[in-house]
Amino acid sequence: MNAITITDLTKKYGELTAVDKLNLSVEQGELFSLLGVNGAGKTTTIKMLSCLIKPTSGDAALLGESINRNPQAIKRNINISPQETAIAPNLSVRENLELIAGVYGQDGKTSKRSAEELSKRFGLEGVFGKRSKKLSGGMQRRLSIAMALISEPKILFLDEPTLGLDVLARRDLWASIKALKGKVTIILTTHYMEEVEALSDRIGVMSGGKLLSVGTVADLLAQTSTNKLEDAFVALAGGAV
Ligand SMILES: Nc1ncnc2c1ncn2[C@@H]1O[C@H](COP(=O)(O)OP(=O)(O)OP(=O)(O)O)[C@@H](O)[C@H]1O
Repeated sequence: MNAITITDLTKKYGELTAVDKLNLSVEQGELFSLLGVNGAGKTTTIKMLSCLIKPTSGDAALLGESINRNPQAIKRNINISPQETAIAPNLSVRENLELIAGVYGQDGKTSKRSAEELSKRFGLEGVFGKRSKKLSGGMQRRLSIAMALISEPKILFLDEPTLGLDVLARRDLWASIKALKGKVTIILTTHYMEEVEALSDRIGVMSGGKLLSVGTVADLLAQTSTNKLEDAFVALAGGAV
């Protein structure tokens, strides 16, 4: 069954068409990466799918519910780790996790257990009592994803999860994301080709609000007659194919 079915999804800001008649299906448990240059429409797509903004036209069904007709039902099944992390800087790791657990209706005891369990899964036990603003960028990103998982979403949106991280922190985070594969449907945006290759089942290349191509890494290489994903991306996004 498809986790996400997108039909002619469009977002206009005045004269600008940020997302232009997007059509796409994503299977349950799939990790789908959206690749595109700055301004291609990736974040706008994620914001519409996670019901943060309304489409101008078109629709998407997430686990069978329409983003136009039933955003409340969708919000129970999804979560997002946004580009600008959702962490409260003056709260500790534990307090951030427990706060979010409380927002999702968990009682004190369950919140405590969720916070401990997620901090273990994301290697945050060593900084559990530390104020979040004092964490490294990599640790903050991990906390942001751990917070997004508190509600046990079936679909998770990761908007540039490793932006600005060093190579080691990025690889650590990849391991955490890989551990979610197959269990949670993930839509990820990134500018890092290596990240796409390491994590994705399939990739969509966006430019000017349009989805230019969808497939596995091998599909995109074959389509562009290239042998590196970066070359395939340049060929697609640059309009050579
Ligand atoms: N609230 C807004 N009002 C007006 N224009 C907007 C708004 N949000 C986004 N845009 C425009 O829509 C287009 C798509 O932006 P979007 O943020 O979706 O791109 P992106 O692919 O996520 O880029 P990046 O890789 O830089 O994050 C851009 O031209 C952007 O300037």
